[in-house]
Amino acid sequence: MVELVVGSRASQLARAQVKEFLAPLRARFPDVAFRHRVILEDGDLDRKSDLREVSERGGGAAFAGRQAAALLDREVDVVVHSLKDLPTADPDGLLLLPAPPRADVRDALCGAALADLPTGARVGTSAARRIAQLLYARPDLAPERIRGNVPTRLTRLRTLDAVVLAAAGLHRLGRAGEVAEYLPLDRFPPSPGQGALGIQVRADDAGARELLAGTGDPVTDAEVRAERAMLAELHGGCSVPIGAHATTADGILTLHGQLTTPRGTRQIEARLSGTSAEPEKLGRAVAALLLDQDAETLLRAPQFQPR
Ligand SMILES: NCc1[nH]cc(CCC(=O)O)c1CC(=O)O
Repeated sequence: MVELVVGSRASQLARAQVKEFLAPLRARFPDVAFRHRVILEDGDLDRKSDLREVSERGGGAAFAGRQAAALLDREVDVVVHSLKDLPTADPDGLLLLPAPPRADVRDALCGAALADLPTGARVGTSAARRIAQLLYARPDLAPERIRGNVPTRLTRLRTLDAVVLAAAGLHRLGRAGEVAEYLPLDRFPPSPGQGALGIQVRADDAGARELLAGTGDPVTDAEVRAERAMLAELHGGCSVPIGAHATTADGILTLHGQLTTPRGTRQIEARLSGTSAEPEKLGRAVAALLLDQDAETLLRAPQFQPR
């Protein structure tokens, strides 16, 4: 009997993503034994969260490094990540399969809608992009750093006026009912790759690649490749306030890129369409339009430290 061991982090969201990825595969390959193995990351073990903070600034190694090692050591055959948490460059010997169909790409405000938040309202989020976008829209707001997994962040609504979370995570955890407002994509483009799974395998594992060949969605894949190519071109890690959202209509890919200073004082945007056959080219072209608007200066702006 063929066996495929699927790795992921331990969170409820990671488990839900594995289920979502495996459901069609289990139906299609009843003779394959799909097993799930949890791989704890350094960031998961660290309860005081100092490491978590470092890793969020440094591009995610502390959240994906153990998964990569487990793949290379053949403890698992495939890892299911949140694509947006992965650096744009693949580790040596590993590659991403074409992305499966993605979930809702939007950010969601829980607790209250933006227009209903009182002056000076405290809004929880740790993402630099979300803080910058919120302050650009509402300079009066008081962003507060929140950490932990999605359910933990939602508990902060007891003391905060609102929290921002990815709609995809809320939906996957059955918490869509907590959403007060889906933030509009034209003003709040998400993190590159948001809502998509990152399916990582060993580059030389022909068996796994063959078994998983049908799991990608060409539309999602072209969109996230354009978004991530833009991010790579701007040398942005997850600590930089960069939003990117690609959509597809009639085989034409349109990419909206946005860059905001950390305190939300300035914002630049670019939008271009191109063939979905060359998503990276589109991503680089949108990055070039942002760089023409002095993106470099915005990228060098000092970090904002929320409370
Ligand atoms: N960085 C944490 C993270 N990574 C992926 C998701 C949700 C799923 C997704 O955006 O694809 C989240 C939580 C959030 O941003 O609210």
